[in-house]
Amino acid sequence: MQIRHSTNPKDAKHYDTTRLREEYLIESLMEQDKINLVYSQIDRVITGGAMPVNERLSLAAGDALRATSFLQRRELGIINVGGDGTVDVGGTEYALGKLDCLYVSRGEADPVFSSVDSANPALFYLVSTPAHTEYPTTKYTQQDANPIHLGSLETSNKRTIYQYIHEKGVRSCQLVMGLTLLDTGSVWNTFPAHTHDRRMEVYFYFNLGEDDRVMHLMGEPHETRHLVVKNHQAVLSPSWSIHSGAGTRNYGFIWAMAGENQAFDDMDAIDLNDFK
Ligand SMILES: O=C[C@H](O)[C@@H](O)CC(=O)C(=O)O
Ligand SMILES: [Zn+2]
Repeated sequence: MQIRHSTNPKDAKHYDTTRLREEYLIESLMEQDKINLVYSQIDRVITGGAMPVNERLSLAAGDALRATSFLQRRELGIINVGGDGTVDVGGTEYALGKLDCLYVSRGEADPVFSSVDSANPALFYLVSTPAHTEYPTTKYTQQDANPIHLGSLETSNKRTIYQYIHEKGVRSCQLVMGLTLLDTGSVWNTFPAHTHDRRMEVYFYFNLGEDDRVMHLMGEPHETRHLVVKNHQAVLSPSWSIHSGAGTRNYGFIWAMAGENQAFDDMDAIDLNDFK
């Protein structure tokens, strides 16, 4: 498990491209028959990917957590962005197709990931946060989520937000998680941009081709920077940073938040006159 520290906007504005990518971009999540995990000290969020092809992969606590199991003090959100797969939690098998989600409660046994067809492997994207109590382990699908339609084709940002783990969906201690799908011809996400000082956020981009890129915007609203992001890469966004972007085509992204509150609408929209 890679460990990353928190950063300060006064320092971050001096970072060059390499340093920005080291701190905020997670380049490699999905690797054959591996679980890759990044522990960020920003709200202690763990971001990961599990890609079982020929093996079953177990999510173990490892040395960094000093815990008896991964979920001893944590909760976990899983969304599959690949082929059909299963997650075994304490002997119960959950079948997860593309864009299906599983919330796993604090206190559960180490989840075990597998693919149904090694020629079309599952790609499990993982976000875990510290948890103070237990909420039921629950499967949730895109059909279960209440779609929120935003943007327009004229402004190249027509998209639908699907909220999975949140106050009116699957309940959790602090994790808020879901995904956004852009319509064909729309490339902009989360514009006008916002911050939410009470929560950090992680974005994970998917449905991009090999030669596509997203220009992800980050930084304080008056001091923006960009990261060039590929398919299946994630970006850590501290509370002080915007998180927005434009792609070379339409795409999807999974967003996940952790922190002080779970109120999805508790955002501060950026006044475009202050946006630099
Ligand atoms: O705080 C909320 C998150 O940034 C995302 O849900 C925004 C988003 O998916 C979008 O505008 O498309
Ligand atoms: Zn946000």
